[in-house]
Amino acid sequence: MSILIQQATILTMKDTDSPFKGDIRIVGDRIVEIAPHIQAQPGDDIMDGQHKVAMPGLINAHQHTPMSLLRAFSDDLKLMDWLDRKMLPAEARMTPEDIYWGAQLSIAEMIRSGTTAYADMYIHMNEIAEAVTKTGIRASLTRGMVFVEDDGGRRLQEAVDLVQRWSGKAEGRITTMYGPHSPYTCPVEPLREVITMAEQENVPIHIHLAETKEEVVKIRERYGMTPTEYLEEAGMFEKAHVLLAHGVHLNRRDIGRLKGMRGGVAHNPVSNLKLGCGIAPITEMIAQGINVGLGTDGAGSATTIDMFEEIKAATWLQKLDYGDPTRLSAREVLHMSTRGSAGLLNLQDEVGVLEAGRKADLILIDLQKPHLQPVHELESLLAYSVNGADVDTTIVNGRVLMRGRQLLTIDEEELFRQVEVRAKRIVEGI
Ligand SMILES: CSC[C@H]1O[C@@H](n2cnc3c(O)ncnc32)[C@H](O)[C@@H]1O
Ligand SMILES: [Zn+2]
Repeated sequence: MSILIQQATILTMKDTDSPFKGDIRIVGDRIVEIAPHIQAQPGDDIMDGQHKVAMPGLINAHQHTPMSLLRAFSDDLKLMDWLDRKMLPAEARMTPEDIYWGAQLSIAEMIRSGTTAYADMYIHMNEIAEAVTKTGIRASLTRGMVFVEDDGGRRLQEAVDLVQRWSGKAEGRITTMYGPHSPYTCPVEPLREVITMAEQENVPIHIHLAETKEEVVKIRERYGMTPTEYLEEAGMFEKAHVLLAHGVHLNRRDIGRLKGMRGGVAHNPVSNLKLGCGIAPITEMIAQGINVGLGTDGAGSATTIDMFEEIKAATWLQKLDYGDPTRLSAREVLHMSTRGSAGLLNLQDEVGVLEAGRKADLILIDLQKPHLQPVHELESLLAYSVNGADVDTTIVNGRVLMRGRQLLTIDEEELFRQVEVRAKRIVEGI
């Protein structure tokens, strides 16, 4: 299997590269050559890249995919009301099959809008792994663990099972993490146990952190420290690669505690805006050398999971918050959504950059649209004007998942039929 993309405008996302016209050759699951002109070989699947941009696929660093079944079901509530009164009761009704179809719905939306890899934290992870296997996307999967109720042991066992059964599966597209849900749902004993497992098995951790002011107050009342100090005291940053979702309410000293950590922070601006959580100080984190990536959170809060919407929200919020339009430039926010997120998923050596030897995870964006002409600064156009519907082609691991906006691994008619019935049943009466 080989693909030759001809005469695209290529944005590699390497530090030193500017966009240039050229060809990309893919053999198997990897990019083998990028050059101004590459000779076609017999059997090449030729793709016309004229008037298109080729760039690394976007990486959604924080998701709860089956929550697409709860899209636009319950909005305009505070986070804890939304979670406790609406999401948790609905989730309690979800069957493993619901999870499978909900995950596929999110994955279809992600492939359509140019996301090639993502990080998921949810329940019934075997079904999500099956959906990932079938659809062809790349994913880091986490069994979310809440330890405030009974039976934390079962959750922990499911987390271990996920890691053992699925790491490296689906042609290597699936990786796994341990997922203690948040400081407010994980008392110190199970938290330390998970950190020890993560260290011993070299498995990363995915956790929510400091999403709301209420969380900060709760953790101070319980433990006399900030949520970030709580995780640091438990040894998390020193012992594991950690994907921290949100990081909205971090003070200067908290940011200092994250310096030198492996992993970093997944910024989810649309979810934070919609739930009224606040604006994460991501430009201060970046200035301190902390890796920051971009995510959407679940469609239950973000409503859409188009990463191009997140890109716009992320950069505009920093400019607004600091009254400074130089904050979080187009290039910086594109870096966050590709290389930054790749680092959070611990895939920094494999994806996030177009380069010979790397995995072939890339997208083609069609520029022949009124809102994408003329092309002065390509990176500005990508950050501020492109939206998910402009993505023409999505390739993951060298396999074409969408071409000319046709999904090739998902039967959307069947998907929509399944989703309609299941979503109605799940929310009835809640
Ligand atoms: C136990 S699996 C993950 C768990 O997280 C919930 N969730 C979704 N969005 C958020 C958010 O913004 N903050 C905290 N928790 C969230 C989801 O409903 C699942 O129950
Ligand atoms: Zn979340």
